[in-house]
Amino acid sequence: MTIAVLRSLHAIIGDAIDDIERIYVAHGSSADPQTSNDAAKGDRSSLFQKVASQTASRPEHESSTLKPNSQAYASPPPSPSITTAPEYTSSSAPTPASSADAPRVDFPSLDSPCDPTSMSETLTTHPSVVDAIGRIVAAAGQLSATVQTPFLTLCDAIMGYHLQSCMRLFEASHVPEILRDAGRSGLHVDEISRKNGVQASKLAHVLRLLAAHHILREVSPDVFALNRVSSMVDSGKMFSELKTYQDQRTPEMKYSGGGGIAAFVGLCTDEIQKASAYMTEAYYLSSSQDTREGKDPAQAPFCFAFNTLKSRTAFFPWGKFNSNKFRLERFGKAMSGSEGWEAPGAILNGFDWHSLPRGSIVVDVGGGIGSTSMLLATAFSSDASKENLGLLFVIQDRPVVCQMGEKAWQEKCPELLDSETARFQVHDFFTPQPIRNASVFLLRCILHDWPTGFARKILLRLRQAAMPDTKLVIADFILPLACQEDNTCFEGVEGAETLPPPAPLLPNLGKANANVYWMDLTMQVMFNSQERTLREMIDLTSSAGWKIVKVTRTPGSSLGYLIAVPIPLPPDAELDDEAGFIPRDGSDGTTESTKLEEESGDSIPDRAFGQERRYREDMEMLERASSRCGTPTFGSHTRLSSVQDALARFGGGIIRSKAMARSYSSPSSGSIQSKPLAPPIALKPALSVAAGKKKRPSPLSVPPLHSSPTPLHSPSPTLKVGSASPRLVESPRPHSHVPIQTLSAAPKIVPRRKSFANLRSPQPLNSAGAPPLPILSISSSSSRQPPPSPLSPLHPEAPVPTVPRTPIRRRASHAQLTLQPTGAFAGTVAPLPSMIPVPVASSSESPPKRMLAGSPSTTNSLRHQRSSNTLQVPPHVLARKRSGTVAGNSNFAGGERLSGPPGLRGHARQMSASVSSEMSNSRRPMAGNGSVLAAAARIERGELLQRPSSP
Ligand SMILES: C[S@@+](CC[C@H](N)C(=O)[O-])C[C@H]1O[C@@H](n2cnc3c(N)ncnc32)[C@H](O)[C@@H]1O
Repeated sequence: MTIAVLRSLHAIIGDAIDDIERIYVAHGSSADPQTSNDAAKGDRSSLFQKVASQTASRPEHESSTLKPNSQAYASPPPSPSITTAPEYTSSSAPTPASSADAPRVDFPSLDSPCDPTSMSETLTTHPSVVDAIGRIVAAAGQLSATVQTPFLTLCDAIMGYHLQSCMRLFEASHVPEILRDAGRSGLHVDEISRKNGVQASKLAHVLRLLAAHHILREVSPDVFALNRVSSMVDSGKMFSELKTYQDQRTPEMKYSGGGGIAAFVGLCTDEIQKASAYMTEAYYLSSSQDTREGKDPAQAPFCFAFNTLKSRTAFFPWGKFNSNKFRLERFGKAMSGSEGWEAPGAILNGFDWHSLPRGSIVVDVGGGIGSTSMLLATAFSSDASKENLGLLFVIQDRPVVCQMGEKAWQEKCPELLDSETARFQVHDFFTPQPIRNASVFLLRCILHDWPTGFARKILLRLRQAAMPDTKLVIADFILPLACQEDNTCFEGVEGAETLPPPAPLLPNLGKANANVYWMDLTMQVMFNSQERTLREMIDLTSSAGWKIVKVTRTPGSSLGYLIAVPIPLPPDAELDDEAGFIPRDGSDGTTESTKLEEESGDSIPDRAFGQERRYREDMEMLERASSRCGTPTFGSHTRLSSVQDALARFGGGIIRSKAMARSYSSPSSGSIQSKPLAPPIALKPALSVAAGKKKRPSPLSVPPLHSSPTPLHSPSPTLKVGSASPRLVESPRPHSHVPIQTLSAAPKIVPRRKSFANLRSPQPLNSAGAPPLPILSISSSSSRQPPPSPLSPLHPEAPVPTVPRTPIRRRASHAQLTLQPTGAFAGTVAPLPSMIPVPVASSSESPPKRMLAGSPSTTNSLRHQRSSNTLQVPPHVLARKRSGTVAGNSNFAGGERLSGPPGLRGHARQMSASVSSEMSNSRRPMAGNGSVLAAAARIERGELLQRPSSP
């Protein structure tokens, strides 16, 4: 049976290759120079029409029986290719068996750098090719998962993080630019190392891992070249330019004028990867129910990873700090690098714009700088347009974004503003919607930015302002289920049913659709927001008085378009016109911030959980979350041109400048009836963070180029001190726990923590010109203590502590712990201060007990002594931390001799180290000799892992 499945998958791949070949042959056999021209100019639609007509004119039997001609391709051999000449030319390719069948345009080779303007690449976006690629990727993924040894598939899943880490080093140390200069013959790793300063022996292994994943090509031993994938990471800058940026301490310039994909690689492999690593801490182990439920952007896994939980700083307010300038700038550029998720112009088909009466008003809510509206207005409202529907557009956003948008429109299409076809309006979408006669409210890439409570508020505001025939158009990713949908849930939703792919493919096409799931989790770990399934969208909209009636998907676009119409408001939807929606159902009004405050050591001024408190919390959360205003997110068409733009767009929250509000919100067209804006939410005054106060240089601000002769380490951020400029005003975001401070004297520079995350090498080069080995001692001062992890030992037999609750200090991250070259912790691990009881679920063996989250540990050290094939774990296992450090009072003693093939021994050691860590965490005396295998068996039986229940 399984063999039959494999054969079916194989056949699916074969058919899909035939389909692709058909398109390429149809094009290749065309001698129509116009077609080539169209493709060269990127005019896909006209190219595709021609190709479609050519394939259509082919007799059915001929096209369906077209056999792939493996000899016909003027392309390099399949990757990895280490035997052929480095320069691939058609002359070195096999001679086509029949020139009539030979496509002149081949599918792009994996082994050559990507040329997006080439005909070959252009054809990959042909709808039939897109479809066939999806089937191939889905079937190949399923095939490989079916045949691969389960343990090895598991290893891919659990050690895949190395791939991201290697990608980060690859991008950050400018290997793509170095290799681009080297051409297709590649460059020896020693040469790469000489340029970027990364130790050659390390780099070779990193690059080889990428080559093994088809991201690079190892042309000959230790010689690497870019391929179709890695060439995408090339910022387009000369390596010498990058060095100059480095020397000038403006590394973010790497991403200016392009480089969006390089920025995207940097963002994903740095902030997002680290945030993702803390998902379990946030969603499972946190003692705060709110945090576990993930309702507040300021309690997202990101905040755990970057230590912003205590200050309740979500990603964007954090990014505004000068020390994070590089990352903020990179984020902005990364967004333009992720635009490829949306097929250009997909919005034109997302809704039947022709169904609207002439003069209809389209309100682009949170419309950014109006890219989508500009497209629609140009298509349907400009005099030049063939189908002028006379639509009017109002683009609503924050003041600074409206300002930017108006500037952009003045430059690109001033006539649309002059004719009042379109206008910008300052509006906070959590407050009452001023346009009451809209035909369409458009929400593009808005709801996925917000946790469900917030998203509902946005929808309720629109519902409140809707006319009976108003349509709501939501453009967002729609997450497919991995199983067959029960289509009965979608009765009355046109287009909800999708044709299942050919069996035995997964209904969601598995790997081929991985991107939407990556995106979903990215939104979750960074912002506590999410992408949604169609069911979730239906639930969300109906909870706010909207019914989804239609779904449109555009081929080649990951976004779906949902059309909704107004229905009666649910009884629990109460809207406060002054201050936004306050939920009465207790779902997110009754926050557990008390717990959070305790956890983070903040004082609790008012423990009362009354209405007033709920209101205040709601407003504070809204305010924190709203610093995401001006945020272009993945797949969005908002571009940032500079860090100034980024700061302007990311900063400021929803505090409305009165002047701005006046200048933008006054109705300029009689045809658009707009009520005066509701008074702004009363937010706290902007915060000025005094210079020198807990200031940390950016971990990423100046990546090192070790060959650079200039100093590599910026001592500290530039601080403006003194009477003339007493403040370094970095963040206008108010915060209840951070007082406004003015610096009148020289600032006390708080030494920055060392971090692996740091791309800027603090160490001088040694005499050999190479950076020294990393050395770190963990300070024993209380301010440098590695704080306790929420990963608490969960042994059911441990005694219930009676010690008072004290605030838990923040946890150290991997990023903060560096090992001495000896591999031992040098320095003192301070006692863990927390004694917060953590409940554990009952098991059949033991009744539920409340456990210690940490233990008052003594000064300890961990030593892994390794000799060949031998792992020795010391008798005292000391301070518990996350992986990489071990803690607890394990009775484990003695080493476990590992056997097995040499290749597996290192791996086995790692496994046994983590097993011993588990054992240590359990602080349970091990039976017998405490062997690793015994511990592993107990873990497997679930004896050592207890799931904490909700407090
Ligand atoms: C991801 S962008 C989407 C922009 C645009 N809709 C698009 O598809 O390109 C999110 C937009 O929401 C805006 N925004 C965030 N919070 C807002 C608020 N409270 N009121 C109005 N707009 C807001 C941001 O300024 C930003 O332009």
